[in-house]
Amino acid sequence: MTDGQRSPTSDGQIVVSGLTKQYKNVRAVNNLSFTVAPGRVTGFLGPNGAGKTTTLRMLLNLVTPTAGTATISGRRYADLTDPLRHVGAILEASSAHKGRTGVNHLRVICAAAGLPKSRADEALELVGLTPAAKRKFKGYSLGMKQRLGIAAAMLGDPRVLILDEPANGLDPEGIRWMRGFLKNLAHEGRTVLVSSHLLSEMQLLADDVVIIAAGQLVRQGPVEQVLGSMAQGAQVRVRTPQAEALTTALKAQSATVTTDEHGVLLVSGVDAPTIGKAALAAGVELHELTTERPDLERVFLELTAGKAGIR
Ligand SMILES: Nc1ncnc2c1ncn2[C@@H]1O[C@H](COP(=O)(O)OP(=O)(O)OP(=O)(O)O)[C@@H](O)[C@H]1O
Repeated sequence: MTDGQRSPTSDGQIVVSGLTKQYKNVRAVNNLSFTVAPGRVTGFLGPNGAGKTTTLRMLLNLVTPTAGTATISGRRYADLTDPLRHVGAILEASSAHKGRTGVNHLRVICAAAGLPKSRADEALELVGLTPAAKRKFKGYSLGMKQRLGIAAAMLGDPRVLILDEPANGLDPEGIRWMRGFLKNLAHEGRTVLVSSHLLSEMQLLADDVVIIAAGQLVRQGPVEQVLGSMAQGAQVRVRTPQAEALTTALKAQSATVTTDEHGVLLVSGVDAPTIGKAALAAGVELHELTTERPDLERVFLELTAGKAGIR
């Protein structure tokens, strides 16, 4: 199939199907299936050793699967006619010849990939590195190296981006920049698949998540749906000097009430207005009433509990 004949429905879509990788003693990835849609940022999450990097490496034809397939726009990476123009990837912190300038590093890649060298300047501009274009790589900070890696991934103006831990080593400003940059790429209709350990960051960045543990799929879907599917649901934090009286009143309404180590009541099964009304009716004084939605970190820990990542 040529680019012109590509099926519009599969364009930019990543499909992982029954993917398995058996190393000598470890089944790093075990019958894994998921899809990644264009126009969205998808967070690829899992504890250490869950199989994320192995999966991404199989997607990019750097590791041969034991079984199953991984395709991008309906084709295996190895079968893409012009892979750099289709897929941009960063699998580890960017490395370059120490004495080479940022712009020359990118020009070397352009030359090898048959891309015009003007793309090097455009990609540097895209990641905000133009002021450092002529500085040598050895003088780059970790954050600048990460940006250079992204610039390299963007050289072919790819419609699919695959990034393994791109926020590693970035300071808060760098992380905020990365978030805006990746969201914008998705907004342009590109497919953005990002693995990360930074769950709070993923909650801000990702539209969808794919969560794996011990090489297997645990959950996939839109972030909101995954958060909403948790049995625990929202809980309300309540501080009161009359905890016992309020607990009795809430239990009468079938609420579940537990107490944390600071004596704060954690209430589920009823919402904040219901708790406020019950407190008023019981003559109980309230010092705090806060609804806490489950966050990705809590959900992740709950979903992956007992599925030790390190194998
Ligand atoms: N080349 C290899 N040979 C043998 N075992 C390997 C190889 N590569 C990975 N593994 C094992 O496969 C499992 C999955 O590793 P992988 O690096 O894919 O996990 P990960 O989710 O990316 O982890 P982390 O978050 O720690 O980077 C681990 O148990 C790892 O030790």
